Amino acid sequence: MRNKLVEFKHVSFRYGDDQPWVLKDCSFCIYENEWVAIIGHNGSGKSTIAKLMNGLLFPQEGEIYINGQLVNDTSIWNIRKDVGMVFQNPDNQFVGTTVQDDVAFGMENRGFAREDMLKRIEQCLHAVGMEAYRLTEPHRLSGGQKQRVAIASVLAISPKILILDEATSMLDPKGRQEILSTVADVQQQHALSLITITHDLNEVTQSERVIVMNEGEVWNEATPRDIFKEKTALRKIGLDVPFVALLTDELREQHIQIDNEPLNHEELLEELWTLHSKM
Ligand SMILES: Nc1ncnc2c1ncn2[C@@H]1O[C@H](COP(=O)(O)OP(=O)(O)OP(=O)(O)O)[C@@H](O)[C@H]1O
Repeated sequence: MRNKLVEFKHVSFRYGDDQPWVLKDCSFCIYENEWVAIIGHNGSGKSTIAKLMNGLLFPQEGEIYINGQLVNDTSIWNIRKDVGMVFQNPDNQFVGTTVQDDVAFGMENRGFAREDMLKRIEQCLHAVGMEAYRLTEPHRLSGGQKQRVAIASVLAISPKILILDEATSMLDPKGRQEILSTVADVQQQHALSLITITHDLNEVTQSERVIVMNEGEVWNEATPRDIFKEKTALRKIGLDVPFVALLTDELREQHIQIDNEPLNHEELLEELWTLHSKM
């Protein structure tokens, strides 16, 4: 049985006593070393969930446990060692004048020894393929490179959970895929739980499990393959479905009997190839 790293128990949250509830009775778990995508229409409460996970916000009702510790005023400093976050806009995340200063910043705040810091800077920049840029000024980097450095800065403090909140949304498709591949490698190497909050369907299909939010409630949680079977229901709650899933349905309407649910072009081609070889 895998360790629960994140546990939401009947969590409800609103931004003020006179404000509407943004999260309503949400319960879910995220386990060690898994990649979970959180999706949902705009305003469904995804970023609020991320902020609750590292104690930037506290719920009015229910409880949140991170690595077994209840998130509250007294535990947040411990919690923040376990939860690293990377946001949408890389420009808002830089504090150092060089890439290596930036990676060092979080460690300096946590009192890491200098020797250890130098080793970690090297390891983390290497993990995201940015070791050649350690003396570069962050503003000279491309959007994708900035996000890599932001990920390295978070990795340097050895989190158990890495949250990417729309962290690839400002990048072009190639930049997005590069970051995702980097993050998937890093997740395996560091045995992290990875939580990606995203509108990008390609990103969702690469995760192991998906939590779908709708109007502040957990609407469903399942593998991407099972989630994207529910095409009509997903569209009803304002979510897109991958092109390959739609194409598969179109082909079925043309009496091409595809048995499985392909998630990407390669899988669809494989299905078609199998059908062709049976003819
Ligand atoms: N600081 C705030 N004060 C008041 N209301 C807020 C605040 N931040 C978010 N909200 C509201 O809470 C709701 C949920 O917002 P949240 O950012 O969690 O949604 P989201 O699913 O991440 O949306 P998006 O996909 O657009 O980023 C929205 O109605 C939003 O307007």
